[in-house]
Amino acid sequence: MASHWILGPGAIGRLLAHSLSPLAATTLIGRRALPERQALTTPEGELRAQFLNILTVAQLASETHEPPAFLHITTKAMAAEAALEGIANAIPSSTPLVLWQNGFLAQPRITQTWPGPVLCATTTDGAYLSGDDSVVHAGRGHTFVGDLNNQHDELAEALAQTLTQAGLAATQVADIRQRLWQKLAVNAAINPLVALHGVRNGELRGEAYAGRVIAVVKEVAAIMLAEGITPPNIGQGEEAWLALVWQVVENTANNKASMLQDVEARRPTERGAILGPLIESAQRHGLACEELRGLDDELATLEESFNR
Ligand SMILES: NC(=O)C1=CN([C@@H]2O[C@H](COP(=O)(O)OP(=O)(O)OC[C@H]3O[C@@H](n4cnc5c(N)ncnc54)[C@H](OP(=O)(O)O)[C@@H]3O)[C@@H](O)[C@H]2O)C=CC1
Ligand SMILES: CC(C)(CO)C(=O)C(=O)O
Repeated sequence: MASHWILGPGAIGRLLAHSLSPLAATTLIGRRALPERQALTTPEGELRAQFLNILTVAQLASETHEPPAFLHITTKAMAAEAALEGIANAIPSSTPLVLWQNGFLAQPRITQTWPGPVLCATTTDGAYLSGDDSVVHAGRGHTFVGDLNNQHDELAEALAQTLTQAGLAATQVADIRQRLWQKLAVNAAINPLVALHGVRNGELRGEAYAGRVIAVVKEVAAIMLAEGITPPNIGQGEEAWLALVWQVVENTANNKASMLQDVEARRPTERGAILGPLIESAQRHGLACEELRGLDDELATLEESFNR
């Protein structure tokens, strides 16, 4: 079975390591040492512990290791390029990468610069860290895998089969760009507002926020049209995007969105990967983006205050 390196031992990285380790040689790589005995709480509440093979970036640089069949990058979007650069000397530049980031920042940049195949994975599985030695798999979802130029369908299919065998249901797709932008659209309508106001997703339905959700979706829908991205469900245009956003708000009403978790932990958010591509696209197509820019500015100001 093909070997896997996972760069970024956070929630998704550890979920992957726990899932792949019983099937294949798997190494989890981080900036700092972590306990090798790691626990996973399943969505059904079962606690499973196993010894994972964990290395630091420094250890990787100082020893010789057989290169992996896949290098998964599971950092936040804004850290992906630097993380890859940090270990690039340890692997051949033909190594297939798998990018797990939300948004659309790391994917086009790394696809353009990395000589080997670059797969993108977008997942609705949910996970969060509960300590240096534990992760919670909060909810089962589905993962779609593909590459932006549709040149590596077989590789994506092989990976999707491995992930599925490992218990993370996955499918190879030929429209990964569509799927990444669809998720980005939903994230842009929900994450910045809940992060700025410190509320759970469901509160967006209330009078205080619903108008702003609608205004954001209006801008997002026009950008999606210009980018050739259609809503995933039946219907077209602004109404379909709005219906999708309200559906996700409903389904995740009790969630603390990832961006709110970052703000509460005073960490940089993924605003650059979510709002950034939308604002850049609006500018390129001469479209309105005052709402999106306003959210981005507010988040930037909030993030600056973390350093004071
Ligand atoms: N969690 C989830 O449920 C989901 C997450 N995603 C996406 O997956 C991506 C990862 O999210 P998540 O796992 O939650 O994030 P986390 O913040 O939990 O994990 C990110 C990890 O990357 C590590 N890291 C940062 N820089 C480097 C580096 N240079 N070298 C090695 N490791 C590094 C961090 O380590 P350190 O401790 O040193 O900072 C941290 O362990 C994000 O883009 C997110 O949007 C998508 C769907 C669901
Ligand atoms: C869909 C949503 C907003 C669910 O919380 C999400 O993906 C996130 O938190 O990043």
